[in-house]
Amino acid sequence: MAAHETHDLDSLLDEDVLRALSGAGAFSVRLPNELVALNAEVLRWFGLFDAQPSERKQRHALVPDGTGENNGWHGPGGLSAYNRFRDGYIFQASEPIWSMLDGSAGAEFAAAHERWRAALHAVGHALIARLARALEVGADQFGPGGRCDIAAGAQFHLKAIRAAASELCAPGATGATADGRMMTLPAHRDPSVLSLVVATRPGLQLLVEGEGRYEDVPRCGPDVCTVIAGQLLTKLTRGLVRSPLHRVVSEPREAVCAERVAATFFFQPPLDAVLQPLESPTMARLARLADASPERSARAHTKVRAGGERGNGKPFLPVTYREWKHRAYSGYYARAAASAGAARLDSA
Ligand SMILES: O=C(O)CCC(=O)C(=O)O
Ligand SMILES: [Fe+2]
Repeated sequence: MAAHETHDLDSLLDEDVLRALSGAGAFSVRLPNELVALNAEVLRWFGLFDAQPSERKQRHALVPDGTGENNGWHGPGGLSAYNRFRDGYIFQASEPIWSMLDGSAGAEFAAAHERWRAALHAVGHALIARLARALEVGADQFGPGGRCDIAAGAQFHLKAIRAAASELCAPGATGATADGRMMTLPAHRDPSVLSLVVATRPGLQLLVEGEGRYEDVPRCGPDVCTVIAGQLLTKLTRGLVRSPLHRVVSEPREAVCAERVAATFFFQPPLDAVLQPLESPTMARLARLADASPERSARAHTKVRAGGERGNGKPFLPVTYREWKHRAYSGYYARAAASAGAARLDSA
């Protein structure tokens, strides 16, 4: 299995993106100074929001409506089981960011997040354009205003992971890793085209396929961003791109595990985009390569990967993103609807 690569965003080549995403399914990029500054700024705003008492945060609570498209804050355990140890806020690509702090700070909070979101959308567009060029499948479809514009249905999450050590280590607690750390975000694949993660502390791990073990993503901080391929990209490329299983682990300290903040962008197309496998002579050549030399080809893994046409034998027929999302999120919808019901009962 290919090792996790780290590149400079400015000098990343089309082939680098193809190699990394069809190998490990993820890689990290060192960011230019202006992006580092925007990350640091938005993490500082998150800290200011986060430091408020939870009654204040509650005023900005999201109201789940079952569509999976939410804006606003949720407390620990909100929305889905994935948030057992996480709280923070979510915004959709097309929605204005709320002024979530009192006074003039509210407007600055919103403006800083909007600048940051625009800059990260540009990074997502640049990355998918590189992959599309390497596959010769036409980059414009994924770009701004394209029929499969990956920022059109995007959302970002800014969330803190924290847990009392007593809860992590309670008798019967599941999720201890071999080295004594605890799983604070269970293993999953992202239901996105691409995801970008900026995290303040280590803890993100990727499954090393074929070896059954997880490996730490080597770098974190506002100067680096981890790029993870999502299940949609695996589908669109018929399994040439891998969407790796990943999780987050935390070290229990004396009383609480060290708090970790992560900003995650999930890039997703517009709801009415028709998704179908990408076709090109290059795609066909790479597929033949993968099929012909499973042991030697770096892309041999694609044959056994879940989620692609090669992976599970199920053809990926044209489908709208709306339909795909509905299926992918169905379990999530049920949990979101249940928590919405509870919130309404509480406030009645
Ligand atoms: O917190 C992280 O590093 C990753 C978060 C993640 O994988 C997710 O929210 O899907
Ligand atoms: Fe994820």
